[in-house]
Amino acid sequence: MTPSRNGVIAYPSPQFDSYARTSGSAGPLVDPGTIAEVRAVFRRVAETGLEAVADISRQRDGLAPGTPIVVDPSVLKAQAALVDDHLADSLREAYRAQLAVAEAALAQDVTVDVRDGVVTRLVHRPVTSVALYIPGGRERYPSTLVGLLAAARAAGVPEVTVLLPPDAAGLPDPACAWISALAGGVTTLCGNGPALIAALALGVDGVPPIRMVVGPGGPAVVAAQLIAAEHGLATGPAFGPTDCAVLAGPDADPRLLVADLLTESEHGHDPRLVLIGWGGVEHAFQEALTKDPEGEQIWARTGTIVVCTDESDAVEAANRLGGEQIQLATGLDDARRLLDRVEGYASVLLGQDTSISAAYLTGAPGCLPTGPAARSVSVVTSQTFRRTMVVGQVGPSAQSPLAELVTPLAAYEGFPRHGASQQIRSK
Ligand SMILES: NC(=O)c1ccc[n+]([C@@H]2O[C@H](COP(=O)([O-])OP(=O)(O)OC[C@H]3O[C@@H](n4cnc5c(N)ncnc54)[C@H](O)[C@@H]3O)[C@@H](O)[C@H]2O)c1
Ligand SMILES: N[C@H](CO)Cc1c[nH]c[nH+]1
Repeated sequence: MTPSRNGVIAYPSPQFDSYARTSGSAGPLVDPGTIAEVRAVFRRVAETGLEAVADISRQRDGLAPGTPIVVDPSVLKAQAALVDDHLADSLREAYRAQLAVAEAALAQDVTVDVRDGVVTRLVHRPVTSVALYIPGGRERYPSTLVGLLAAARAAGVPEVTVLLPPDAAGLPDPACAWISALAGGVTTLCGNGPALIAALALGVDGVPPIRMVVGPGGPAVVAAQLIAAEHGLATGPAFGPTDCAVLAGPDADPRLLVADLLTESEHGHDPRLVLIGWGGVEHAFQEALTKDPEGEQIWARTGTIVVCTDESDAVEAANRLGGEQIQLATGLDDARRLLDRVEGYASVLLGQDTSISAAYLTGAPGCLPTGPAARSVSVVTSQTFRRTMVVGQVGPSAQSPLAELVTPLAAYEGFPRHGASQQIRSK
């Protein structure tokens, strides 16, 4: 990260250029040491299968003695019963909202009459078995399970397996158990995150056969997903450290700026928090921050202010950074206007009235690519759990015209049998 006086950088400036190049998850997603440790986990799991998963899970994660990796439904039921009515109401409503968005996000099949006698279709089919990784080392994330489970269910995935590191009591997280029971028909594996992913990738005895694993995690879990891909398991986006930008001018409420910018400091490994402002908003923000001593310390560790001359420069600076999420901390009309110009973010929060935390209940997908990946990778939706298949159909009237057109192209590519297979159909 660029050294800057009090974490304040002007835009444009060489300091900003350097910050944009090096901040967030620019660079390798996982360090070589973590990759090596996780490869060792894969080796142990390859040697002794579920026994290794259980050993690592007990030693590293405090999995309760006698708890099998494949969680017994009676354990899940007992854990789910620990959820109180208030939390149950939140989880139910969060799942309903996620399901509504996930169902609406499903792409329609496409049928195109390309020419006389030729029909080409694109049809979407669910991946038949997926594992949803729910992080659980340092914090707990039932909201992540709510979103992923709703997406997989809306996609029509028949076999869903949930991967959970154990909670502080060495058992599956109660809220995750509750939401799994609500969705129904879910298998739960509880244990060390990387070891569970290794077991699926290596197809060890005792775990369900799985085609795809999706879910956010810290560096070791990201490493496990990268290694799993080497073994042919499909994976979702690889997530780096969380990041959060807020774009604000002089009219923004400084108390809300402090509240919103510090939200994402509560989880993740070295999150990048950045206020991109103009019109002197940085002074109001710094003043408000002095009223939150703990927040001041967090900001000193992880926060940066980018000072721009005007709104236009601020949008330009924001687009240079890109990343997981940005709040346009203006009135709604201005935010809507700015939205057309903002690019490179996985999630945009429109207006200062829209907090990051509201996403718990708005049905907004919460599994978001971070850092530079946000420029090219989509957020996880129900479409993530579907594959697109092409269906071709050629009827009698198209055979001769196609032969005439296929032959020269096949010949040019040096594949005469390609040409011949169409010619023999031509009358
Ligand atoms: N991008 C998103 O949409 C999103 C959503 C929710 C959470 N997150 C992120 O997910 C991350 C969760 O990280 P976390 O660490 O709390 O949970 P985690 O589940 O990713 O990691 C913990 C698991 O990995 C194991 N582990 C860690 N280091 C290991 C090693 N060297 N060898 C073997 N096992 C190892 C732990 O024992 C535990 O089982 C945070 O960065 C959070 O910000 C991102
Ligand atoms: N804000 C996160 C996306 O980085 C998702 C989340 C889950 N729990 C709390 N927050």
